Amino acid sequence: MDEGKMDENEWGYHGEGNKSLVVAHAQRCVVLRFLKFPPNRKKASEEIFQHLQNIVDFSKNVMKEFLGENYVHCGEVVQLPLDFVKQLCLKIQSERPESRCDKDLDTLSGYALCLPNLARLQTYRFVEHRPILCVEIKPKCGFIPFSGDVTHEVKHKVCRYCMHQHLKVATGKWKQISKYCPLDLYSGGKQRMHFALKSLLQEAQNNLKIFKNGELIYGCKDARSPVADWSELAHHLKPFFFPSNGLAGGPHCTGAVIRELVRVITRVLLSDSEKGRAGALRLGPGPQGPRVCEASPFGRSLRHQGKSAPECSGLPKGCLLYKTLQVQMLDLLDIEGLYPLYRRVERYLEEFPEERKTLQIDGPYDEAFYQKLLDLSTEDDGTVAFALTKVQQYRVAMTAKDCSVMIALSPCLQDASSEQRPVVTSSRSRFAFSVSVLDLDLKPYESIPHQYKLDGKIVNYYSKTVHAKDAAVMSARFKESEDCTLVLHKV
Ligand SMILES: O=P(O)(O)O[C@@H]1[C@@H](OP(=O)(O)O)[C@H](OP(=O)(O)O)[C@H](O)[C@H](OP(=O)(O)O)[C@H]1OP(=O)(O)O
Ligand SMILES: Nc1ncnc2c1ncn2[C@@H]1O[C@H](COP(=O)(O)OP(=O)(O)OP(=O)(O)O)[C@@H](O)[C@H]1O
Repeated sequence: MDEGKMDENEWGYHGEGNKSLVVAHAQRCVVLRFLKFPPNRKKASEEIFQHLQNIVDFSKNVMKEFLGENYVHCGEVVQLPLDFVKQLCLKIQSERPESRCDKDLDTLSGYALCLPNLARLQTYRFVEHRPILCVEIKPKCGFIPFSGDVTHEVKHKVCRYCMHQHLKVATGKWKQISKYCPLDLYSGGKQRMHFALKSLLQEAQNNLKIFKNGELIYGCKDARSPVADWSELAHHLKPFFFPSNGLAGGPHCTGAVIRELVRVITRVLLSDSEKGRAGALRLGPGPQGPRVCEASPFGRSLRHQGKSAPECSGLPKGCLLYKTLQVQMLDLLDIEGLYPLYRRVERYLEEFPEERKTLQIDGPYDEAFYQKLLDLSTEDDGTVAFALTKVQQYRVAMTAKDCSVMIALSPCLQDASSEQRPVVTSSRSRFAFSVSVLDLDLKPYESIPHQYKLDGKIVNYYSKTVHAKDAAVMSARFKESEDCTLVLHKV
C-alpha cells in the first residue's frame, strides 16, 4: 500500500465493534482497522502507535503460537495522511449503526492497522471476480467453568453465554433470548453444531454476520434491526448452493438452501488446516467439566431422552474451534478465583508502581511473555509471580472468548485440481475455502474488576429470574400432582 497516495473514495465502510472500525478497499484485498475512543478522550499519537504495535506483537508472538500459522493474520501498523483519515471519517459516518456512534474513530494520530480482508479468500492480493460468501461467527465461551473457586452452583450447570442472554434482553440490548449455546457449537457433534448454527441464523445478535462479495447481507446491527428474513437470505445464497437453478422458490427452497449452508459451515469448522497439530496447550476440563449446558434447548432435549453427551470433545485437534477452546481454558480459576490474585498484583503495584513495566502488564508481548503463559500450575505459592501468571493467562483466555471466526467460501469448478486451497463440497457445489480468526486484541489488565462485577450481575440476575421461574413451575407441578392425588383418593 502506498500510504502517500491515499484516496478515501477507494475505501468503503465494512464494519465495527466496540473498540475498532474497519474500512475495506474496493479493489484490493485489504482493510484498515482504526481504533475508536469516546469523544473528548484524546490520546497521544505515540500511545496509539504503541497500542497498535502491541496488537500486532500479541498476534504474532502469542496467538499464532496457540492457534496456528494458518488461522492468524497479524497485519502491520501503517501511518496515513491525516487529511485522508478525516475525509474517510466523514465519508463513512452515515453508514455507521447508531448504537456504535458513542465512540469516534481516531482521526488524530493517523495510525491504523492494515490487514488482509478476511471476508475475501486468502492468497489473492486483488479482489477476485468470482463471487465470495463469507460467514463471520463470534462463538464466545465454549466451556463451563471447572474451577473449585466457583461459588455459585448454577455456574457449573449453565454456561455464561446462556445466562448473559437474560440480562441482555432485560437491559434492552437484544429483543429475545437466543437458542444458540456455544457448547453446542464446540461439541464437535454434527447434529449439535447444526442446531447451534441454525439458532445463530434465527437470532444472529452480534454473533453472526454473512457477507456476499464483501457486503453485509445478513446479521443484525442492534436491537432495532428488522427481524431476520430467511427467504431473502436464501435468495442471496441460492446461486452458491444450487448453481444450476434446479430448485423452485418458496419455503421448501429456503429450507434446502439454509440446510446446505449449515452443513458446509459445519464441515469447514471441523476441517483441520493444521494437519492435526494440537497447538502448544494441552488443557481440558476432563470428566469434571460438563459437556452440555442445562439452558441449551439441545441439552434439555438430550436430558429428556435420557441421553448424555460424549465425555470428550468431538472436535479434531487441529481445527480452529478446538484450538480456540484450549486458549479459552487458560481461564483455569474462573474470575472468582482470579480476582483475589489480581488484587495481590494490584497491592504490589501500589507499593512498587515502577515495576509495572518489568511485569509486562502493558507489553511488550514478546517471546518471554508467551513462555510464561505455558505454566499451567494452579498451586498458589503466595507469590506475586504466581498471581501475575494467572492474571496474564486470564487476559489471554478472555481474548479467545471474544474473538471471531471468518469463513470465506468461493465456488470452484468441478475439477478443482488447480485450486491451492482446501475444498468443501455441498450436495450440488464445491467451494474453495479459508478459515481465519480476528479480533485478537489482548484484553486490558484494567478490565478485570469490571469482569468480576459483571460476572456477579449475570449470575444473580439469572438466578433470581430464571431459577425463580423454574422453581415456580416445579412447585405448581408438584401442587397439581398433590391435587391429583386427592381427587384420586376421593374416588
Ligand atoms: O463481556 P461480554 O461477554 O459481554 O463481551 C463483550 C462483548 O459483548 P457480547 O457479550 O459479545 O455482546 C462486546 O461486544 P459488543 O460491543 O456488545 O458487540 C465487546 O466485544 C467487548 O469487548 P471489548 O470491551 O470491546 O474489548 C466484550 O467484553 P469482554 O468481556 O470480552 O472484555
Ligand atoms: N481483517 C478483517 N477482514 C475483514 N473484516 C474484518 C477484519 N477485521 C475486522 N473485520 C470486520 O470488522 C468488524 C469489527 O472488527 P473487530 O471485531 O475487530 O472490532 P472490535 O471493536 O475490536 O470488536 P469488539 O466489539 O469485540 O471489541 C468485525 O466484526 C468484522 O466484520
